Amino acid sequence: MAYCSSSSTTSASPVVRYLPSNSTSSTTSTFSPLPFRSNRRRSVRIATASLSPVNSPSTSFSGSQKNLLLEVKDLTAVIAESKQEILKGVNLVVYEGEVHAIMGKNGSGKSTFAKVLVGHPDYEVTGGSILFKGSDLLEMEPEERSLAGLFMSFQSPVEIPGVSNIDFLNMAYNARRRKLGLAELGPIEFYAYIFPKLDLVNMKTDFLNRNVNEGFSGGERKRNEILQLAVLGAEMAILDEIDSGLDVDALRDVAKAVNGLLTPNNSVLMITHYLRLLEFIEPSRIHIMEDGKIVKTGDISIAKLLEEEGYKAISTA
Ligand SMILES: Nc1ncnc2c1ncn2[C@@H]1O[C@H](COP(=O)(O)OP(=O)(O)OP(=O)(O)O)[C@@H](O)[C@H]1O
Repeated sequence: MAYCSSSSTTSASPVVRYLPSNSTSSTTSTFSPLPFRSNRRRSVRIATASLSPVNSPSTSFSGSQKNLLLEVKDLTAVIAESKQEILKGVNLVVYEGEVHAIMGKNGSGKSTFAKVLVGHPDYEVTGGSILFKGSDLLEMEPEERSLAGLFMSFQSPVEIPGVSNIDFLNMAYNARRRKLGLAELGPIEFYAYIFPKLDLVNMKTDFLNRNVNEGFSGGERKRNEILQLAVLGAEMAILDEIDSGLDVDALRDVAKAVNGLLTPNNSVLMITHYLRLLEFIEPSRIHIMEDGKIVKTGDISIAKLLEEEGYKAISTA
């Protein structure tokens, strides 16, 4: 087996160079599975992590059976560099067990919204609030958001040269286990854990020893993102155009894998342009984003109308 566990990885490993160097997090784990560095410098409190793959109890804070996972109120955000406003008052509520889809014309702000949720440093939040499992998400560093159970599959997953897929996943998974006070998995235990998940996304074992996304085709990258989700688990998975670049069989595999990961305690927020994904992963709600705001919410009929008549049929402009 050509990989090593996190406990045997030294500070000279390529993975460690990938860590946010300016993190002020109080967590003992500094490993971040996120493909960007945080530019925030303050100490923050950390939400309780709760991840289905490691069988931790789900966090209940509402007292009702269906817990509120995400509540976004009047969220506004600008591009950090130019201060151009992209999000202009987003409102969204997601409960456990729900699948939400966001659709909208190119450039309407969908990916920006997703990236703001995970704390991407390209954007600055200028107003509004985001509660995730009752905690203020905006008070958390990106890696803390991830440890708290937020996962994002990026539209263009990044390559990590010099880091094998299995090392990367082993380290990320162990960081989560440490956060939950669980024992880390060594290489053999981790291999046993990950092996069945390859089947879930129909991926060959060779991909485990290849460097993260290096030389992967578009479809392979997307499958790899879902493998990461299957390994790490999440209470909310944000999937940005997971269907783009997938052939029909790959789309079916990826959708089946996502459906297989859905439980009554987690949720999916997916961004897509196409009805075909929504036919495989059935959404509870579909939202239309226009000029940085959610302007319409409805059921699958919205996506069908879009497919038949285009955005002119539902535009508010
Ligand atoms: N880092 C950035 N620098 C400059 N402009 C940006 C940046 N991020 C977003 N934008 C701009 O903000 C607008 C919204 O972009 P975003 O990627 O959120 O749109 P989208 O709805 O996801 O589009 P698509 O459907 O094409 O993926 C676009 O005009 C985009 O060019």
